[in-house]
Amino acid sequence: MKKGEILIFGAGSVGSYLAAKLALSGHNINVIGRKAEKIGSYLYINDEKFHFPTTSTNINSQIKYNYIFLTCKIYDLKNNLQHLKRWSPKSEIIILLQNCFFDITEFKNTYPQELTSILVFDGFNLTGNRLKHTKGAGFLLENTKYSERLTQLLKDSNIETRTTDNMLQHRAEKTIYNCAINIFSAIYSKTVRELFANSSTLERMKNVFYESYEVLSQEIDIPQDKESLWNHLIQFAGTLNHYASTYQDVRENKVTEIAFLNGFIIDLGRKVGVATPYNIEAVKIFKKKYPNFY
Ligand SMILES: NC(=O)C1=CN([C@@H]2O[C@H](COP(=O)(O)OP(=O)(O)OC[C@H]3O[C@@H](n4cnc5c(N)ncnc54)[C@H](OP(=O)(O)O)[C@@H]3O)[C@@H](O)[C@H]2O)C=CC1
Ligand SMILES: CC(C)(CO)C(=O)C(=O)O
Repeated sequence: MKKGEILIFGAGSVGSYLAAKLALSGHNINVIGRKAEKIGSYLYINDEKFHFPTTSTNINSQIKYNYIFLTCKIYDLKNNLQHLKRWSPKSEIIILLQNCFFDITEFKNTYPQELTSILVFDGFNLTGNRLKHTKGAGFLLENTKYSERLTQLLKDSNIETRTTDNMLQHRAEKTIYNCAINIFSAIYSKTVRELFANSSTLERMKNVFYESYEVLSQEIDIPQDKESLWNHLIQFAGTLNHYASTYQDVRENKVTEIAFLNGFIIDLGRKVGVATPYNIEAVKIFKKKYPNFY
């Protein structure tokens, strides 16, 4: 494949993985990210040593990027897109990797660059220059005119992907998964596997899961019923030895995405007339334990 210019913008746990892997196939990789800045020349992914590309603090507006991976948290997304619009208007494709339920057509109408998105079903946890990668259900790409190129780009770096014609539906399902997992990983300081192995946390997760399903299915057509979707979650995440990104955030004294997950479900529930007592209770416990990180 022709070597390209790639920017990983907002690099932390997920972004540093992409940066190190994409660098393997000889592309020019630029990295911007406060966590990535601390990595240095080598990143160890599950103890395997990878060269880590140089990081910078600003976008180089002289470069025409072929791909920009925007790997920041959802709450930084708008600002970072504005920044890209100002400093890198010539870039070809911007790829959004955020969790949470949002419709990227909102951004598509506002930003001049082509946007697409990828959903991440693996777990990543960066500490210093060590990254723990826990395999789940991999990377899911939106099927667009770019997906073939993107699939090849990632495949050349040994990252296997799948594609979907219905990203919004999968985004809704992933939001339901994250509502059931992330908040409890932070509340109980447990890995996903530990949450599933404990009957009382399992019950709480299932209640939040079903409730979030009831709310989101008012907005989006979700073909699977909630029982099958729950079984699917158990299949891909039941044994994940991974602290959810939300737990990683509270450990680092950082704001989490809970307002865009369970908080979003509570607000949408009000709008569509579906009660959300389990999400409300979970958020209450979360806020009590972490008053500054909602
Ligand atoms: N980690 C995981 O296992 C998974 C994460 N995801 C999703 O992927 C997305 C990214 O998650 P994750 O990698 O964990 O997040 P991280 O917080 O680890 O990484 C994002 C990094 O971007 C930095 N950043 C944001 N904007 C800028 C900027 N303008 N300039 C410099 N640095 C910037 C942040 O800085 P600072 O640290 O100061 O905030 C942070 O270091 C989230 O939406 C998450 O839900 C999805 C699946 C799995
Ligand atoms: C739980 C997990 C790994 C599911 O992919 C996730 O999305 C996260 O940690 O935020």
